[in-house]
Amino acid sequence: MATTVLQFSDVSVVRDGNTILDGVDWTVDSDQRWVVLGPNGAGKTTLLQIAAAAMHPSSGTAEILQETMGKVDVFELRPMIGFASTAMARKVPKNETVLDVVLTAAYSVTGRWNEEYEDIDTRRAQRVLSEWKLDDLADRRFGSLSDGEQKRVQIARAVMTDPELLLLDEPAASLDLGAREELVQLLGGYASSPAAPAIVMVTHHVEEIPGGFTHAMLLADGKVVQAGPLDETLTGEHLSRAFGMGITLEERDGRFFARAE
Ligand SMILES: Nc1ncnc2c1ncn2[C@@H]1O[C@H](COP(=O)(O)OP(=O)(O)OP(=O)(O)O)[C@@H](O)[C@H]1O
Repeated sequence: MATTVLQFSDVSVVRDGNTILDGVDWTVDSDQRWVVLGPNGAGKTTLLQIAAAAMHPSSGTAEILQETMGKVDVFELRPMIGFASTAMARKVPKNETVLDVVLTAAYSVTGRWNEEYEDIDTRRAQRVLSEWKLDDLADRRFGSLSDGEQKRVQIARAVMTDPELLLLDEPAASLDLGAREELVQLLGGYASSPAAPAIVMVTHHVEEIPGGFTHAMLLADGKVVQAGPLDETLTGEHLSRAFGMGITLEERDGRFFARAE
């Protein structure tokens, strides 16, 4: 049975007098995979930061995995949340091997130090590497990988701990067409599995929405423009409102394509 993994009630974030998120109400269940879209500066990354228990709302309540932010030790919560972002990738030592980048997730650290790894962790890391088509790269240095390979390693690291909630901040940003399509396919396969956790993915492009995604939130100026099941939410009309320009949306074989009217 599905459980609620995120419950935001009237969440606002104010920084330096700027309202970055403004009265966001949002519920994410364990069997849902969400895409969050919106113009630059809409507040998407800030929304993910709260979902990751990395930031507190200025007002309102954020319940994450049924614990209320402000009333829970975030260090207990964070191991249950997988988070892949460019900011996380920057913390990974460039000379770390791919296997170690993924393996160290089991201990919530970046950079291998003196941890003793159990065989079971190593076996799981190898299985995760295989799922994300990285088995041939296990011994390569993270810094020597292509952008596309590095993105897959970030996601493999994020799923290594078998999280209850997976957060992806622009996983396909900066990828070439081939690498993007490979990632979208892998993500689609992962998202379609009933065993996958709840997923929230921030992206700038509807073309990057993988199959298996069920819900969408459109955010603009810190406010929810529209949110709900993907087929009802992702429409030309709603995208036009979120981006402040006429946008035509096409759907083909479960993938989306958008252009200005
Ligand atoms: N600590 C801060 N202090 C002041 N303003 C901030 C702070 N953090 C973010 N902002 C501002 O809040 C707004 C939302 O930022 P956020 O990164 O969440 O948006 P975004 O939708 O992810 O944007 P993008 O698509 O460009 O990545 C931006 O205008 C940003 O400059």
